[in-house]
Amino acid sequence: MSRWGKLKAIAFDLDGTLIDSVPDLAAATQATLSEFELPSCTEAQVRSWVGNGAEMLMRRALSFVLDREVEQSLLDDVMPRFMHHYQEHLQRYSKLYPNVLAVLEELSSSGYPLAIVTNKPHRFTIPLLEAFNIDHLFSKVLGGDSLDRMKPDPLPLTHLLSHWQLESDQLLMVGDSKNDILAAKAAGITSIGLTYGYNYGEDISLSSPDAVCEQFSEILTLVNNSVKVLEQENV
Ligand SMILES: O=C(O)COP(=O)(O)O
Ligand SMILES: [Mg+2]
Repeated sequence: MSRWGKLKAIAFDLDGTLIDSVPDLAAATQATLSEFELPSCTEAQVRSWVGNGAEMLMRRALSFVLDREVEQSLLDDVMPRFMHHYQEHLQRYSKLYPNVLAVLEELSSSGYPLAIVTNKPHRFTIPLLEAFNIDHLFSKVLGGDSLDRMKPDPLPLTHLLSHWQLESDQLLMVGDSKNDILAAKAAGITSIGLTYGYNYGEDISLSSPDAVCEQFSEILTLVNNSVKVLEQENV
């Protein structure tokens, strides 16, 4: 049986995979820099800094505008203000990518348990899922601060495997960043890399996921074909 035929559950990354969240992350970053009377940054720069959670985003922003390594004490002062501004801007400009709702609904009604595995702090993840009315489709939601380590560490994915009592080849990770693919490989699970997300401006195929998709709806073709293969094998 191909690795696609063994899948029983699917984990999704959030930023750059389900939701184009950079416009609001950029607004919050710019509002924070302005409050500390620092030079600003562009949305395109923020797009290339997303991927390792909120604190790393602000660390990269501060390091760029100050042109030096950032001391932890400055970051500790700035982070509460970033968290405040992002809370205000969570969903002002962010959008679901095309076909996300329909594809998630179809996968869920086909019986796949679905999870979110994001590096975004958990306190922002749930309200964002609720705001786009997709929260009910996920039976498990892991934020970047839900466990001791975030992607690219495999911990959130190995946690899911034991939570759902699955073998590693039964879980699929869908994401836009090399962190998603590295975590999937380290956990021994199948991965799909999406080309339209953030990934620090790098081509996701350089991380060698098991498949690369240009659009979210292509996931359905891969997973559905595996269902057909299974049905044929059972005849
Ligand atoms: O918050 C981030 O930096 C990235 O979040 P993601 O893991 O959902 O892409
Ligand atoms: Mg992402």
